Amino acid sequence: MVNEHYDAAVIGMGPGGEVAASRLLAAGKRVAVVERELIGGECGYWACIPSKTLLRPLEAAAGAAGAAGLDGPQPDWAGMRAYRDTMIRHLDDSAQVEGYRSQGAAVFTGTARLAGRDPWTVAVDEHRLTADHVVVATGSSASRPPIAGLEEVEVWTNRQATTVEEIPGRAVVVGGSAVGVELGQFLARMGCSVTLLQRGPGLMSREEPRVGELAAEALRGDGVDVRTGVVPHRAYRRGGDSVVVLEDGSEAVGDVVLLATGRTPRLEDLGLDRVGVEAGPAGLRVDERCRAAPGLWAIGDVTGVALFTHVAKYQGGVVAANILGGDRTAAYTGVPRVVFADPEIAAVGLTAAQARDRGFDPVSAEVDLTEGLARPWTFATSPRGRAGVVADRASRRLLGAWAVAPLAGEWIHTAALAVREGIGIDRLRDGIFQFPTYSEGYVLAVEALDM
Ligand SMILES: Cc1cc2nc3c(=O)[nH]c(=O)nc-3n(C[C@H](O)[C@H](O)[C@H](O)COP(=O)(O)OP(=O)(O)OC[C@H]3O[C@@H](n4cnc5c(N)ncnc54)[C@H](O)[C@@H]3O)c2cc1C
Ligand SMILES: NC(=O)c1ccc[n+]([C@@H]2O[C@H](COP(=O)([O-])OP(=O)(O)OC[C@H]3O[C@@H](n4cnc5c(N)ncnc54)[C@H](O)[C@@H]3O)[C@@H](O)[C@H]2O)c1
Repeated sequence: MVNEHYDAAVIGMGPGGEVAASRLLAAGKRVAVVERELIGGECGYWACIPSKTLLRPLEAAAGAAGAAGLDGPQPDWAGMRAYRDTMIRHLDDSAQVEGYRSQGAAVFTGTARLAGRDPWTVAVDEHRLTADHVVVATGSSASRPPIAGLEEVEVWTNRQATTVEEIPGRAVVVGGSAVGVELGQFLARMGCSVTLLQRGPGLMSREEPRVGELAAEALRGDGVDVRTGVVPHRAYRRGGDSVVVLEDGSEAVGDVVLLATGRTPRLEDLGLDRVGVEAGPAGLRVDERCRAAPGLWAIGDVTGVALFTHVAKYQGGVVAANILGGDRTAAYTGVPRVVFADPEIAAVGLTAAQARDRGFDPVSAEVDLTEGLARPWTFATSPRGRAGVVADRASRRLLGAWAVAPLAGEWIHTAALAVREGIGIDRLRDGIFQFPTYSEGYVLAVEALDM
């Protein structure tokens, strides 16, 4: 039994927990970190890193096939898989554990539970530790949609999909936003026959409807059977088949059913009720300083604020600054949202409908980048790419932007900066962008606004 006191205990060492712990350690604080699986979290082993690693060679192969005078290279699954395994460290975090120990952290392996407050007490198996501050950074798990009989069929989440050894012949993907689009495209490009079932009217349900249309067009181009406006209702096994029955009675058949229907905050093992802290349906509620209760902080997916690694890392920085005596508030305007499909799908800020709901008078414009720019034509022989902007008529400020185009995940940051900093449309119209780049598309889009 260990019973030690720390300045801070960090529960969950995904990207959010890692930033908080590292900054506190660098400032000389006594820090305990608790991780029950692998330091690096979902992102490092089963989410961002393997998915981007697996998508990249397929994007490069398609890019080479579309560039003038190149014979497209063929993806080599054994090579892709081996590099994916390197990138996910063969699911081994011993170097990370040693790294944190060498920085002075006490590293506990196990599930942490809040066992008391005043002082905050954290239990990990037989260990009890107390701390002035506790940072909850426990992330999220794949949600299970209410489909009767799911337990009968071969169900995958992001975990099985990103660590896949043999590509299945057929997959039914349930859910058509970030996870469904990225992993659906990956499987399809690897030769799997993919049926994607999306409940709402379009893909990418939180983005402009146009973005969803373009995402569906891209997936259909890869042979995905995209079915929108459907409700998966029941699942059953028929021989080796995993069958999903829709509310209209039609069926989708696969070897596996991949769940891509959102995330559930990991709160169940924390014992929040024992310490009198209540969580909401989206996660552990925090104030603008990421504080859940005096001395209790929360960051990343478990807060439900915005489920991205960059947001978890940002919040980790905010919390560390506050624990170190600062008074830092988090601001979420202008957070970029990128889906690493081919072409990349990137967005920032508000959609026109969201802007209207918030009382703005939105003006939108969409441009075909292949019509007004040179870069798409120097990039590929059959180029594609579209971008859109939303501005507020009264303040003449940019409220949001999106692009479905090569490298959009890089050049969306110009718009992200403009939205975050409130740069006016007239300033943007006066901008000078490198020729020939996709970034010039902003000038086109902003000029196309009727204001
Ligand atoms: C397929 C997929 C692809 C994605 N791609 C991207 C991307 O490209 N870019 C992006 O920004 N975001 C991406 N995301 C989202 C991203 O993975 C998450 O936003 C990010 O991992 C959140 O980080 P976190 O630190 O909050 O939690 P996590 O990464 O989930 O880490 C939480 C950690 O806490 C540990 N833990 C949980 N409970 C306890 C406990 N009681 N005791 C001890 N330890 C505990 C867990 O084991 C885990 O290691 C993707 C998600 C998925 C599913
Ligand atoms: N590149 C990235 O940054 C990246 C990549 C993957 C995931 N993520 C993050 O991870 C989180 C989870 O992503 P996600 O795509 O799983 O969830 P999501 O919540 O973004 O989308 C889930 C989708 O599934 C649909 N859906 C829900 N229930 C359904 C049902 N029963 N049948 C059919 N469709 C259903 C919803 O309409 C929605 O479009 C997101 O917040 C996302 O930001 C980020």
